[in-house]
Order: sequence, then C-alpha cells, then structure tokens
Amino acid sequence: MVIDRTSPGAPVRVRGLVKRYRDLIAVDRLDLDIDSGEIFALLGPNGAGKTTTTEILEGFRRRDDGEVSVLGEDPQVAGRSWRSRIGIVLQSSNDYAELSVEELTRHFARYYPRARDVDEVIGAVGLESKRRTRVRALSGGQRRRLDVALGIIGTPELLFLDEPTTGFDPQARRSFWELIRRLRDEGTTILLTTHYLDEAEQLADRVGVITAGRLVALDSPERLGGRESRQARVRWRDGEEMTDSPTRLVTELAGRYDGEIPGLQVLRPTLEDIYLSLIGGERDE
Ligand SMILES: Nc1ncnc2c1ncn2[C@@H]1O[C@H](COP(=O)(O)OP(=O)(O)OP(=O)(O)O)[C@@H](O)[C@H]1O
Repeated sequence: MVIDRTSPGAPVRVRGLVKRYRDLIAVDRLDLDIDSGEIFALLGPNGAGKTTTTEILEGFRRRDDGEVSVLGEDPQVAGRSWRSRIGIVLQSSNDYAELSVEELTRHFARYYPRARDVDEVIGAVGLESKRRTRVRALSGGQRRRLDVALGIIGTPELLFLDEPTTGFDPQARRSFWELIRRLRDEGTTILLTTHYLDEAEQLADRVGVITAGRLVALDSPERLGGRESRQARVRWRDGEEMTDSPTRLVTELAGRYDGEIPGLQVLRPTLEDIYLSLIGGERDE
C-alpha cells in the first residue's frame, strides 16, 4: 500500500519549542524538521528530552512556547481525523491480556478509516504462529511485536517508534528493521527514538542528537559529527596507527610483510564513538 499524502510540506516542523517542568527546562528552544518519507532517529542520553519532545508531537503533552506542526496541524488542538493519520507504538497490548493476537489487532483496525489487512500485519511482525494465542501468554518480545502491529495497523502517514526493539532477540530485530524499511519505502515518515546506535545506523536517513533539551548535532549517520573525515585506526599484529590515509599505510605494510599483513584491521569510528564524543562521554578503546 502506498501512502496518499494529503498535507504538503514537512510532516514535522518544530520551531523554538520549549517545555518546562517547574524550574527544569526539559526542551530548550528546539528546532526540528522531519522530511516526508524519511526515517529520523532522535538520540540522546537519559533525560535529554526525547520523550517530552515526541509526546508533544503526538499531542499528549502541552508545550510552553514555540511552534509545532505535525501533518499540517498543531497537535495540541488536532482532532480525531488527524490522530488516525499518525501511528504510535505504545505498550497497549498489556491492557488486553485476555484477547488473542488476532482479536486485538482486529479490534484496533476498527478505529481506523484506512486500516491495513489484519493478517498481513500479523505476518509482518512475525506473529502468524501466535495468532490465536492470548496476549497474556506472549513473551515480552512477542508483546512488543504486537505493539508494533497495533502502531501500524491504521496505515499511518507518520509513525512514532519509541525504543521499538527493546527486548527483541537479534533475529526479531533484523526482521523488524526490514519491516520499518518497507514502511519507509511505502512513503511512511518515521520518527525513531532509540538507545541502540546500531539500530540508528541501520535505519536512519538522518540522526539528531539532543542533550539537555537542545539539538547538538544533525546529519546522516555516515556524516554525523564529521565522522567520514575522522582518522582511521589501522591495527595489525605488531602495531597500531591512527591515519588519514589508511590505504597508503596498508599498502606500505603489505610491502613490509611481503604479502598478507598478520591480524590486519582498519577501524573507523562507529556511530557510537561519534555519539559519545558529541554528548561528552569518553570511551576506552
Ligand atoms: N512529568 C514530568 N514532570 C517533571 N519532570 C519531568 C516529567 N517528564 C520528564 N521530566 C524531566 O524532563 C527531563 C526530560 O525527560 P524525558 O523523559 O523527555 O527524557 P528522555 O530523553 O526521553 O529520557 P530517556 O532516554 O530516559 O527516556 C528529565 O530531566 C525528566 O526528569
């Protein structure tokens, strides 16, 4: 199914967003644009303001200042039809312990004017074999997958994913990533918050890093924080060197060893290395 977009312009546009909790400034004049059809990952340490920001975008929290437009409307006043165009992965399934996977998914589908096919969605999250199982008998990771199913059943134009793969086994994460890419390819815009940097690397078209309620970096995972121009670490059995030109060093080493360089590794900074340097963390090699 391909999304038919009714609102022109960026699906998410935030200008000067401020949110205070008493004397704590949780979001501090944040500007953010999320483009149509992209996967945008919002990263930041615990307490950085990610949940506050997403919940303001979802219309669940009020802001103190700034402008927010989500699918062309102000989430603070937007109504039911707007809500049916966004998807949120909540931990909803826990509230329906006695329903089966299929019953619950069908139940949610009825709320949406453009619901996806129930069987297709259950298949997409890999729960076919649990179709008739009650929610209370699902494992933690299976429940989370069901939550994802409930978040996408309405064919949302904009999907919010808050730490979606917590508790997934590695295989389930891989197939979840595939599903998310497929949704993006169909035209869904996705806002992802995650503490898994490999997930952001795998999925995100762009990454924004926030600390203390402010956006401190914004770029593609490959370019974030000048990543592509950082030095590489060349490591081999007998040594290690930081260099701007790893190819030249490796060629030289190959000559030195007359062929295979024992234990050769060329290491570029990972997204996690870059992230930690951006938020001021240090990491031992
Ligand atoms: N309802 C609230 N009342 C008071 N303070 C709050 C409330 N919600 C959040 N905060 C504070 O606002 C700041 C931002 O919290 P938020 O939940 O947005 O962070 P986060 O980036 O989502 O963190 P995490 O990665 O831990 O989920 C924190 O210092 C938090 O203690």
